Amino acid sequence: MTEPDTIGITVTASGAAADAIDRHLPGLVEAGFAGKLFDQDPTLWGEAAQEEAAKRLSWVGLARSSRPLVGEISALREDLRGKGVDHVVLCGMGGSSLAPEVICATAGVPLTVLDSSQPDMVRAALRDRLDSTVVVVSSKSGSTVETDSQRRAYEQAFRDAGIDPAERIVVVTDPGSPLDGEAREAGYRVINADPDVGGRYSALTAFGLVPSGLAGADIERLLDEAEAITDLLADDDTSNPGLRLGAALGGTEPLRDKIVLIDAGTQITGFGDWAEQLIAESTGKDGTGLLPVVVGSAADGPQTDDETWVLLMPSDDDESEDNATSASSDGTGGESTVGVSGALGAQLLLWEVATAVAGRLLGINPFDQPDVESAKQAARDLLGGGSGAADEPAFVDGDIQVRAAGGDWLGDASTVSDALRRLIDQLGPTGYLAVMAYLDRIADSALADTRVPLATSLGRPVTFGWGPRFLHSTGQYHKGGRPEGVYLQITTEPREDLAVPGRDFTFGEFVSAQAGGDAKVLADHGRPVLRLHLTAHDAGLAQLTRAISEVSGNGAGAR
Ligand SMILES: O=P(O)(O)OC[C@H]1O[C@](O)(CO)[C@@H](O)[C@@H]1O
Repeated sequence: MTEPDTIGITVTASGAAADAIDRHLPGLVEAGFAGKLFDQDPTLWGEAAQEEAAKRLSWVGLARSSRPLVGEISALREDLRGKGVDHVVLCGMGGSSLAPEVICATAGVPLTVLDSSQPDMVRAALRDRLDSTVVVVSSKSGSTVETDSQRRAYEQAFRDAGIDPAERIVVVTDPGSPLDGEAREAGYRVINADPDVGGRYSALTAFGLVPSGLAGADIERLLDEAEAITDLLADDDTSNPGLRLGAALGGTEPLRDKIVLIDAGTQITGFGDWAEQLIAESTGKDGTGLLPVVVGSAADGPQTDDETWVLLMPSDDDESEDNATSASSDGTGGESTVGVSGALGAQLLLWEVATAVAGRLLGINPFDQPDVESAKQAARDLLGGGSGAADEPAFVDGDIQVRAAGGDWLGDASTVSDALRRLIDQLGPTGYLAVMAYLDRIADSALADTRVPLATSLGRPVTFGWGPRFLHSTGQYHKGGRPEGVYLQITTEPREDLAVPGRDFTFGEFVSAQAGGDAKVLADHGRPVLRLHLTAHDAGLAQLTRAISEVSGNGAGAR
């Protein structure tokens, strides 16, 4: 068992974040929040949240209750490796895939995460080492269409290659879900997860542990790290790092609702994407919430007065307070800075507690995601033949069709650059730009590099999300949080479309419906959405990259 002092958890703060801790910590301690949370008291977030919270709090005890999975997963891994099956693919969305991604990246073990419906990305995954592949299909609800479609595609690919899918598919789902029944009928290996844990709090359930353990991560150590901090997090004391972090995030006044997460330079790789979903989907609702902006380094974003900067620190760094302070005083961190260090297993639990605390301070239910469903429904309507937001392009410029939704703001723009400038003109003084790219996040990864010049030029926060992945993360905030975002949606004609076996739509039709559905819901909320569709992938992407660099390079739209 890893001892607490080797976990190295510290939470330090300066500026508005430190003030928030001073303001809220005594009240949280006096209310016995931590003890009640670990006793799974569902009343902590008010009456409206009580019913949901009553079936969502088992995560507090997972460091202990998940122990039996370790042996089971290890035996399965050995069995598969004995058969030459050593390439692990994870099909799943949001809370069913983001934890294994950070766990495996931190452990330095390869895991292929397929969390997309973009046909080129799905086809690329299907072509990769099928002979030695085991596919973990993870879905709590057992009804997420992306995951169901990915499973169908792998089943078909295995059959086409003469491989019995039952030998290569492992299903993780809640007991009694539609997938649970179907998978058992098909003879698949099924591992049920604890149903009293929500998707984004499920890092230490079978959802986090099965793919990570099969890929070779040390999941026992992960549980040790979480167990080592459990008592500290359950303690109603001002030193409780979960209470401190939660107060720093959710208790600033006025609320600093943009949380800039800087996760580079620690032993944890890719933590930001996991924390982004936990925070955005848990808090972004009822017109409030916290929008995480994941950036590589402290130099990668403008500093504004409505941000708190959260820096992940190396866990063995006992100078972390100085680091946090210097990040503030050298002008890179603003006047609200938090430094967090600790081993990954401990941090997973720490941030879950902090999110529960922030939810209480924000007065929202941190366990539901009401606005994700609206986009899913709009996508279903479109697949069923309904009409979306701005079906007809306003104009075509080279290899890009341009559509505008959510108001009459495009004016007489006739080029992609003009349209981008018009969108940026819609930004208010506290607004943000969200880039939402429904492309292949591996093959097209360079597009994400446009985030930094855009943010620098705009002087406002810019988030970058890959569709449909972000729909299960910041997607909740964009629709449910403060209505001040402007949205750049990028879609592409696939190089080659792919049928979803057994369904009457293709992956291309599905991803297009997802983008159209989300644009429609954002537009219905009165938010401006610029939709750029690449009619030829390579040429369109090159044209788009030039246009973004033109707009950011000359500072157009800067305020
Ligand atoms: O595990 P499931 O049920 O497939 O859901 C995947 C993700 O979709 C959401 O339900 C909604 O976005 C997330 O909360 C969840 O993590």
